[in-house]
Amino acid sequence: MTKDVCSNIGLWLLFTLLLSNYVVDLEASHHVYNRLTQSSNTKSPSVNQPYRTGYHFQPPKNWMNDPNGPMIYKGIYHLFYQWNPKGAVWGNIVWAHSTSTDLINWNPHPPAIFPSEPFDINGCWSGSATILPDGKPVILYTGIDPKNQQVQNIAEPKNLSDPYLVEWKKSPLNPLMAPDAVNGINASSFRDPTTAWLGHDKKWRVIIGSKIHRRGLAITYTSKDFLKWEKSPEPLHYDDGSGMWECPDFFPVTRFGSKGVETSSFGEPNEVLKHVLKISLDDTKHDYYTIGTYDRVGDKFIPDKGFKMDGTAPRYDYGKYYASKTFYDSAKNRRVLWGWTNESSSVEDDVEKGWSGIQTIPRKIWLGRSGKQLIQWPVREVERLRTKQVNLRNKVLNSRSRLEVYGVTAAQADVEVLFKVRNLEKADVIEPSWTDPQLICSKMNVSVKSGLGPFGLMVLASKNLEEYTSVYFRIFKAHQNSNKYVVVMCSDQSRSSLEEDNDKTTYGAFVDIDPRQPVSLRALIDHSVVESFGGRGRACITSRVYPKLAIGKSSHLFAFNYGSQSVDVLSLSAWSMKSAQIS
Ligand SMILES: OC[C@H]1O[C@@](CO)(OC[C@@]2(O[C@H]3O[C@H](CO)[C@@H](O)[C@H](O)[C@H]3O)O[C@H](CO)[C@@H](O)[C@@H]2O)[C@@H](O)[C@@H]1O
Repeated sequence: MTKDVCSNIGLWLLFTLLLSNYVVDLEASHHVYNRLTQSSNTKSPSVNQPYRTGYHFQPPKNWMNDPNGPMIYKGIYHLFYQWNPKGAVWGNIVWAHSTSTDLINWNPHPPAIFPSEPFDINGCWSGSATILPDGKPVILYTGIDPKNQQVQNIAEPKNLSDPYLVEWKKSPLNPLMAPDAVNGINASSFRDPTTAWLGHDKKWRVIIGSKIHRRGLAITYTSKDFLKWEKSPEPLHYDDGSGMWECPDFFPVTRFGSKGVETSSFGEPNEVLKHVLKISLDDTKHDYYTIGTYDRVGDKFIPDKGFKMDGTAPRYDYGKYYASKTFYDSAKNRRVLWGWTNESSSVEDDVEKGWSGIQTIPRKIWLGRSGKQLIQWPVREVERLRTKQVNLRNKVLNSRSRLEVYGVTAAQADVEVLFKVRNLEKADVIEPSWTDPQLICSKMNVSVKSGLGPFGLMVLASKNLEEYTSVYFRIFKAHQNSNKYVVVMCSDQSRSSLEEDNDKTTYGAFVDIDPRQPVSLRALIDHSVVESFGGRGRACITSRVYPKLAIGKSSHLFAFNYGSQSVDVLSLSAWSMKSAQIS
């Protein structure tokens, strides 16, 4: 925490005292929630649930979407999330709540925030937590009022000595920010406040996602006391044409190194900071980020050259991944990213299985050495679930060959592999028009042989390969006679299940690596989710699959090479993964 932040503690103690005199006691409202859940006709998950995850976070039942207000308080990690207490489809949204000491094993608590007052009676939508300078957490969230207008509210813990922060109370001053005729805010597109940060003038800032016509924007509000908020005349940033910006996130990263930076920090002396703006584009349902500079005086975000905050910006994840949110983990001095992955199955199947939505494994996130891209890696704590390990070293994968990895629970595994590509001169030249990696991957599916590739992993595969999900690379020359290469990573779900109804879209990403060096791939496999990390976290692809045959013990794992040239597996380590304690 910076000196600037610390100097405000006195002010905050005073403010906290004032605020605590003005809170709505919600104890009485818990019965409303109980009634809501008891009247539900939700189908409880049956024992036969092959697609429930073993170590990815998911609630015991029902619909889940965005991660909300992740934070650490008194050594306990908190995850709130958008949850429907009444069923496996979106609706009746409350803030469900779980806590953890390691970001992997979770204990559930009653929903922390649920509709109870006019300012949120039609829904408690996404928002973020801010740790105030005195250490007290507060939550800003979007409430849906009786006119279905989106407004911003504050909630604070009822008992600060409870590290689990089980009960929350809402301010009677709510809503703190609301659309009106003067501010001209679009009342149906004004949601998802970020973690707030302290500015150069000791005022708090927060941004809220919005749109006006086709202009997507991040509206800035400022406040001296966190209660009275004033809309800034100009947004932090905007883009004409990208549509609604949902779930914005705005945070500093250090230019060199992987340590995290607290959201209000101005950096250490001589430390260079950059800022990241992330938006979740409602139109495409993908999360995009831009690296740039934060002009603190003008309250403007200026993207670095080559970046534009729209659907052309880089993505956190090139598969299914949305409404993500980071928090600064003061215990481990890192920034941690949470993201929601929805189902690829039909709504009928979701209702049948009684649940929908998972959270990906939390990822440490930092700025890469180039300064041009973010790197993500599953938090180290997930490695504590690794049990039986299988290692392969220096194996040659000849053209059109496969290598089965025996001895691990292939349906619930963590795999890390290092490939070394031979004969780079045999790479095909990429077509100049091939600028969309997803298109390259779907046009050239896993059965299409090219100069170099496809090579990678086949996961959640049935014995005779009636079903498999392939995660693989192809390497192209950037131009004829060039020694520059383009590496494409694909996740092909087209053969993942004999079931016809699932969305089996193939995903693709460019990986900014030099293939003269070993090419790395890590896959977190967990029954119906495959989280893949190429080039040590330079490209991430998450997919959802629902095999009919390749389930449980009938699931297999292979390394493969279907390209025209041999590829070496320098090393492959695979671990069976224990289940996490989640519900
Ligand atoms: O739960 C509300 C929060 O979720 C967000 C971002 O995910 O907005 C979602 C949104 O609804 C659409 O997305 C749902 C899943 O996220 C989907 O199932 C639903 O059918 C969609 O309409 O919520 C509102 C109301 O529907 C819509 O405007 C959004 O796109 C986030 O922005 C909300 O705070």
